[in-house]
Amino acid sequence: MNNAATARAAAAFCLQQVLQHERSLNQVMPEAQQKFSLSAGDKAFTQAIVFGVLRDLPALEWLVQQALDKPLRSKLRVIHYLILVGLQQLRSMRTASHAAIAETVNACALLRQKALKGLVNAVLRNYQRQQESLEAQLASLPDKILGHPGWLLRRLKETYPEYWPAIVAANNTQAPMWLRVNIRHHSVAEYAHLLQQQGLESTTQPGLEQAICLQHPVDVHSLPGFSEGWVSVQDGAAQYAAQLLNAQPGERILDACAAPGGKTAHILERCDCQVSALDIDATRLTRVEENLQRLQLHANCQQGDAANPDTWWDGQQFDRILLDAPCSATGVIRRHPDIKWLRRDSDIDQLTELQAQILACQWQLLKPGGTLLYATCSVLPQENHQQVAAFLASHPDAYYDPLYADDESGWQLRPGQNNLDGFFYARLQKQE
Ligand SMILES: C[S@@+](CC[C@H](N)C(=O)[O-])C[C@H]1O[C@@H](n2cnc3c(N)ncnc32)[C@H](O)[C@@H]1O
Repeated sequence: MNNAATARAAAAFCLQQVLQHERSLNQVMPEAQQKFSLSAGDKAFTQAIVFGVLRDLPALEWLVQQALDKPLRSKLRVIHYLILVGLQQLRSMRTASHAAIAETVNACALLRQKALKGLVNAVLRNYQRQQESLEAQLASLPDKILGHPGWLLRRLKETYPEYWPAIVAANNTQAPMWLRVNIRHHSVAEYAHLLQQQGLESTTQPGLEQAICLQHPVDVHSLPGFSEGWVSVQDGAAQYAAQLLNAQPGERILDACAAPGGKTAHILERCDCQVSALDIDATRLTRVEENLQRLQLHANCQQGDAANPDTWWDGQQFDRILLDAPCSATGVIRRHPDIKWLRRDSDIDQLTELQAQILACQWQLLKPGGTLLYATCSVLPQENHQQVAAFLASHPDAYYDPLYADDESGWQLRPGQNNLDGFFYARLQKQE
């Protein structure tokens, strides 16, 4: 099999699965790896193309529209996605254009559409010839070049009149690789030194106790002691969760939406407490177990619905609860650009309702005097500040524990701010 063409064919397959069949890239990438027998290098290249297309989708779609009189019929649709793959390489990747065109054309055969080679070749060469004038036209079409669906752009503009351009830019940029040092093995300074010995430059950030940001992303297996559990990959913003929860030795802790277990493990790295890790999704829960095994940590992993404790709760209240709620994930688009095209405006109301239900239910499981940390990786106020304000208004036994001066209903981190993902935290205390 021709390797260079394989990555292009795999990218077209992934894009069709995400954009036409509305499947998450997390599910689709492993399938593509198997289906096309991708090497590690091909996988990285495929992912780079797919991420690029998802970031710039409206502009790329506009370019296809200029080239084709009518859309490709549904049976040939995979070739539409292959054209996006070709255009993405010509516009934004370092691949030499003759190789980009030749290998994209060759990918038609791998996708069983040999007859469309001529069409793909013609569209890509046509773009190449008219690149300057097409790009000039695109530059005057803001809704095409911002790379976001209209509903999300509207919500961002409403909520962040000052910051929305920075948020959009951060969402369209590759995220840095953040690590969490397992302080049961090394201090952050010791681990940074180990990285330096491997030629890996990194920085730390005040306020983040275990975090290191790598200057350049690397494969996890080239990190010192990864298999031995010395370090994990986790964005710095997500590392505030365990810090703000601040579990104490011996306490009973519930991580109510735990999978894949990044925060469960962080809580356990910080102190010897009894953690129950709950998730509704049994498959995702196995990831928690695998992560804990690598880190040589232990939690009581339970499959169950956080909004229906009758099926899994033993009746003993918890000292602290981390509720990392299911959310729109609009704070982590730079890591998951498929989110922009999979989410719908109408999802937000449904998610807000689900979060309110889980939050009210979890509150019953908290001891008087206990702490509940509500977290999301969303940037939308309905899921964040408004959610917490509504909860406080309807729960007289809850009071708000500020995370900074003047904080009344939560701390919103914006994507890209301090090089971090977008996250939201609010700490609620239950009256004694
Ligand atoms: C934002 S992710 C959690 C990430 C995790 N805390 C970590 O740091 O690795 C949200 C999780 O909530 C789970 N979930 C969704 N609805 C749930 C429910 N009703 N009860 C329990 N878990 C739920 C999802 O399966 C998903 O794993």
